[in-house]
Amino acid sequence: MTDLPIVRIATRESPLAMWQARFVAQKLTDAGYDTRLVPLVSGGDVDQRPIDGSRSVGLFTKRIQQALIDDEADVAVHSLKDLPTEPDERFTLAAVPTRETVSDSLVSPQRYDVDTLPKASVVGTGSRRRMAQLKALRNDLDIRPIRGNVQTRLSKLNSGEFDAILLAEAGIRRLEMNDLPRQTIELSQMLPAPGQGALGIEVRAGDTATLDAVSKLDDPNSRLCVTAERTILSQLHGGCLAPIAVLATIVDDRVNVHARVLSHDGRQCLNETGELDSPDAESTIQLATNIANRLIESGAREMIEQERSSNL
Ligand SMILES: NCc1[nH]cc(CCC(=O)O)c1CC(=O)O
Repeated sequence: MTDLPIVRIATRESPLAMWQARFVAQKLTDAGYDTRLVPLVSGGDVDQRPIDGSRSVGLFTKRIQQALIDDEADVAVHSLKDLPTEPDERFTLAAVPTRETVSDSLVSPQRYDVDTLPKASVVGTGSRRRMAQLKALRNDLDIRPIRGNVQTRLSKLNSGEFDAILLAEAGIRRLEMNDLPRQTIELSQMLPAPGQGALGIEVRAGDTATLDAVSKLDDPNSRLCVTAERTILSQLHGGCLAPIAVLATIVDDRVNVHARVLSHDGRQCLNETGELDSPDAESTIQLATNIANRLIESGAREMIEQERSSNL
């Protein structure tokens, strides 16, 4: 028997989501809490149709949040890049744990990198951001949509349907697929999605007991970086599907932010950067806002709107 209540952790059933939930459970166990996993099926995992704008927002995260509202669970574990930026007063982002690597990887049996992929190779990605950046680098490639969780995508690669696929390196590492033949793509060639490689852990607003437990998992630098990235995404009215790439990093108490907006064919590409010493939440949000405003002045919102209405 224990005086502390059991912390119930909601998760999707995909292997990556289960890994993330177990990771949080282990950290809470280390801190002396009893935990229980509450696995849930979400629309995003079952639906194999190509993602379009109308069904996309919160596809992966809403079902898990619902479990908090229904008091089936106390903690929602999300991949932060899948969590919509619109604030929701019913929840508190209690922790952003130390971020995994932010890079994307090109997965192929031949370990091709972006430059050695044979001409006209068929490359699978479900992300407009990856598609647009790859097109900008290699206009000859045949980039096609691919859906499903990491395992499903790899089976489509192995069956020969694709010559290569793009995946977040963070997911590959979490799933301990260290032998997967791949090349990490240079960040100068491909910037990640806002929040890529980071987890976001939500609790019910006002649930101070769970907040106390989960906030121990927060890494202030990781939180600051994803705050900058998500601020830019939110101010561009991007949503999770827009071809927007942002990376914030902190080195020696200096934050560096690089944001990129592309057309889907990669022909138009806007870049803005900024840096700041001794960043705190307020000054970092201001820096991100300035970068977003410069992108907007260069026509970013019109580009994003055009991409939203275009069929790929
Ligand atoms: N959209 C699915 C998703 N959400 C988070 C990750 C990877 C892990 C991460 O970025 O935190 C993935 C798979 C992928 O993009 O390859």
